[in-house]
Amino acid sequence: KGLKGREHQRAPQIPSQFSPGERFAMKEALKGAIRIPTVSFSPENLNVTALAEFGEYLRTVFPTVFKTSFIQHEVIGEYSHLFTVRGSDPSLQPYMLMAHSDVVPTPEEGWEVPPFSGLERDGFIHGQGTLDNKNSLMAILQALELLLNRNYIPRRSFFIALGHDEEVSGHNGAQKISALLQTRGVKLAFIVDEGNFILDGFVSYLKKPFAMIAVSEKGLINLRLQVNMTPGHSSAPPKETSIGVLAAAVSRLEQTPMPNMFVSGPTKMTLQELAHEFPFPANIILSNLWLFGPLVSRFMERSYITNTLVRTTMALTMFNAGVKVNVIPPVAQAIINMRIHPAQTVQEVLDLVKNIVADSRVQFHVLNAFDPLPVSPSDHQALGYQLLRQTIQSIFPEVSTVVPGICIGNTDSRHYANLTTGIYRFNPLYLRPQSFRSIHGINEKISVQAYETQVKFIFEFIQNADADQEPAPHRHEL
Ligand SMILES: CCCCCCCC/C=C\CCCCCCCC(=O)N[C@@H](CCCCN)C(=O)O
Ligand SMILES: [Zn+2]
Ligand SMILES: [Zn+2]
Repeated sequence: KGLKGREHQRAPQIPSQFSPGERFAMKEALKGAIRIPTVSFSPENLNVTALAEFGEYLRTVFPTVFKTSFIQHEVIGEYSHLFTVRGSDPSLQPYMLMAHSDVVPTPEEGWEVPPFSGLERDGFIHGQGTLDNKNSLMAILQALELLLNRNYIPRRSFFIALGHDEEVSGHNGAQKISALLQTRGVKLAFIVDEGNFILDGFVSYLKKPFAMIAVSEKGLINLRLQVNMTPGHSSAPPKETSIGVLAAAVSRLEQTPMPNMFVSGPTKMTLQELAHEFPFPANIILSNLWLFGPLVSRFMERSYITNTLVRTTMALTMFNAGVKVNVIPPVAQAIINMRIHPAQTVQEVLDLVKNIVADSRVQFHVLNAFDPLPVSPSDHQALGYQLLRQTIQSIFPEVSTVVPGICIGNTDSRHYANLTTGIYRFNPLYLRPQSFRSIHGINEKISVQAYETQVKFIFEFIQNADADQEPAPHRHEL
């Protein structure tokens, strides 16, 4: 359904104000979720006991969600959850909110507090999953629970899809939910999943935080390189071993970055829309990328984080070889994890890798791969993007700029590309470089205030999505 005039703009009917008792209950609910160790080790090895316990836990903390007559709850792939919230106006196309319940394994050592303690200290809730991604999962259900307790009935239908194996592929969770919705003929107006944040301190010269909504997501190749050689006695070694040949090959790859794709990717759009936030002369340079594109693309390469936005990256993540100290190794294997820039494809990257290695003794085996996700619209007609922008402006009035960008990691939302062209990856939270490093690292934590704000954001977002027209005009149009 098309968007209508701005004069029909509807503000949220129910104010996002919560009582002290509700605020206490919401943080306690998140702590309880963190305490359940829903770790995904591999697609075959998930902590299923914890996942089952997590499902039961959701029922106890969000009783209204589970007993409301216009909400259907289904368990998919044994541990994922799909909620269908039926709105009062079937003419409005439904949307979907997403999150996941599993977390990556983490060492016990190095943490300020144990990773599954859910302890509150100095205004922060600590633990694995506080940013990735139990915060979103709990905040979505919490916001819905609070709305229902205020007798809210949505106009626009929506789905809540909560995967249980995002960290290891999403094949049993998101992929099955997507297949089920497809059999039901569902088409979605848009999806909101985890992904980018309100970024603070990632770009030098940029003193103010800005919100970056990911409109695309990098592709992936997990590539195994292997060299086989005849084993033998190490006292009479050949000139080269499988280890030496493979080490030289991966070293060539590390020394030869993939091409800089800045001029053809969505990051150009990100910087153009961000230009006015920069001081002189960077603002002029970024407003004239037709001229300064090559200069800016070189500048982006200088930090390892901004470098991810301009090219396909390669990380050598595993290396195995050798059987005994005095045996010439028969096999050497390395695994390279590649994140494909939206302007390239799996095939193009594989061809480049083979050309760089240029050694017929090295065999290549693609373990898994997919192309980058298409770029979702971010124009004035893009309902999902504009609703996010509108809600950001309401909840974070100090954030004056919202820009489209790319997500450097992968999300479960990629499994739903058959249901919508509008996939937006955004967490309504501030992220600083230090907290970025805690995701999949150690000492992950969220402030109680940030979590409350996330609940508030979703509480307003759900109401904003009931509008059938274009959200408020951008306050900072160029
Ligand atoms: C000019 C702007 C500078 C911006 C700098 C970008 C900062 C990046 C901010 C946030 C990125 C966080 C990415 C979070 C999503 C990652 C989700 C994730 O870890 N997914 C896994 C999935 C694994 C699936 C199994 N194959 C992954 O990608 O490894
Ligand atoms: Zn995640
Ligand atoms: Zn993750």
